[in-house]
Amino acid sequence: QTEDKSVIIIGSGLSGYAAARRLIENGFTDIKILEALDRTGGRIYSVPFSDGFVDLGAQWCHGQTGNIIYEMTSPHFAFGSTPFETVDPYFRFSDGSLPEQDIYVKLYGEGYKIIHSIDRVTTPNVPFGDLFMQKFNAVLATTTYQNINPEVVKYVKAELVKNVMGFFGANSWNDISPKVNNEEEKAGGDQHCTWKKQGFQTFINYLTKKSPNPSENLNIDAKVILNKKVTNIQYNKDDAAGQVTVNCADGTSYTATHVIVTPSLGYLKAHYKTLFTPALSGPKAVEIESRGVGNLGKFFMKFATPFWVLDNEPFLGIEGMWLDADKQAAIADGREWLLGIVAVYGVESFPDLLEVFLAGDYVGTFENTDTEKVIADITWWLEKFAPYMKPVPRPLAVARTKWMTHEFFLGSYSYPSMAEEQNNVRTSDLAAPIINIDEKPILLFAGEATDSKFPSMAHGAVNSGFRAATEIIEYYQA
Ligand SMILES: Cc1cc2nc3c(=O)[nH]c(=O)nc-3n(C[C@H](O)[C@H](O)[C@H](O)COP(=O)(O)OP(=O)(O)OC[C@H]3O[C@@H](n4cnc5c(N)ncnc54)[C@H](O)[C@@H]3O)c2cc1C
Repeated sequence: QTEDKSVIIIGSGLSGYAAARRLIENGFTDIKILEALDRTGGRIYSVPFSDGFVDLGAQWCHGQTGNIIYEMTSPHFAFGSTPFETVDPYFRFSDGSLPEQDIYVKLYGEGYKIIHSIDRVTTPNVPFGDLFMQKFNAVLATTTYQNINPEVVKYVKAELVKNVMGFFGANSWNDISPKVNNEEEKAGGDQHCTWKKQGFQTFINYLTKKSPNPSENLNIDAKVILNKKVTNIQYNKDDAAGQVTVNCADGTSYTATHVIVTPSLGYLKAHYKTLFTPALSGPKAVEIESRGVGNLGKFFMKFATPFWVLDNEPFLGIEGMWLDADKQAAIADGREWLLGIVAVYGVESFPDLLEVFLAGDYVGTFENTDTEKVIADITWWLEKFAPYMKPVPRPLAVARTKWMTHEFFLGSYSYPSMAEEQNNVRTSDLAAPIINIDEKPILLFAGEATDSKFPSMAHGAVNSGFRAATEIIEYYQA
């Protein structure tokens, strides 16, 4: 009797697709991918905009060497690059005044160096923000900065906090564990490779094909069943021959020998107590509770002309620094979600677009604000911080994100948290497969929040899918 090697993958994001690819390449044929949405890709979501595609989900390929996405794609595709390392943003105050850029750029650069050098090995159990401030204060005590205006320090620090939040999406930088810099890795090379006008969806093309040659298509899309919201996964560790049953909201159910679970950590936090029968327990449940989920928002605007460019200078973006009175005015006027803006950037390859970046709790308010008001409030923001742009024309088109309040994501991506430190749990606790009495992995876990090298990021999601598939493949090889 031949063994039943059937696999159900829950979720058609990068991790689900990567798992399917590795299984198909290893001779597995009975594979189903159940996807709750009416589209595939999950947090890869490239939408037609202007004369190309913009990304509502992942936008950059962070790193080149050691980044599976870059390595699989670069033989066939010439990436672009956003010049975060070479072009400085404009620092501007909310009353439209322009501070002396040099000192802001210099101190901001010192802060960034610290952000990348923070590690918890020498200072365990100190939150990211506190560690940062210890080191930042040490820099400020050096002769170079001893006469610096405290106002400059105050505003640069506020920008750095916003940027850390923008990177992690976290609501407070003291929720973040500094382990990110020594347990997780960073792929080498350019950290902001772009997909030019094509969008991150380009990568899914390469992930689902053996090569760019259409005859080598692995036909992974044919294995996806859309609009299948999984509501319960039933498994029995004590039944060696038993199958896992996956029940869906539409009343259908599916069975397979192995089930790979990929929904986001935000989704698992909200549903893990009822999604699994028996319920998940032990370090896996503690890790789901402990790891952080951040929030990011984006708002793309298309205009007829790039009125934000001054004297043909390269434009990276505007870091807006709130003066207290303006902050209070924004709150009193019902525009407080604008306080969640990290920066307003230009978009590489799209000279006609501006992109507003938001982080933290205000993302939820942004997502619940209607588009007309968002346009009006951003126009107010631009005219306040950058009066040289006045009058800001109405955008010809806009595109916006919804991740924090979306029922199948409930956040942008995971981040290392102080709660993980305190409870001594790791992404590997969520990743560990559940095996039955026969040592067979019956329930497997993939997704960015299960990767130990590059969690949070798209390439971590891909690696996690490969890892979960390999756990199944190796079981049959043993
Ligand atoms: C705004 C934003 C910006 C980002 N920027 C970057 C970036 O620039 N670079 C980078 O590397 N990464 C970035 N990321 C992170 C990156 O997008 C993710 O790490 C990666 O796409 C996650 O893939 P995944 O397979 O783990 O999860 P997902 O893509 O979330 O896939 C999980 C799938 O499961 C489905 N699902 C959920 N619940 C159910 C259910 N009950 N039943 C059936 N299906 C279900 C979901 O619909 C989804 O399709 C960003 C993410 C966001 C949101």
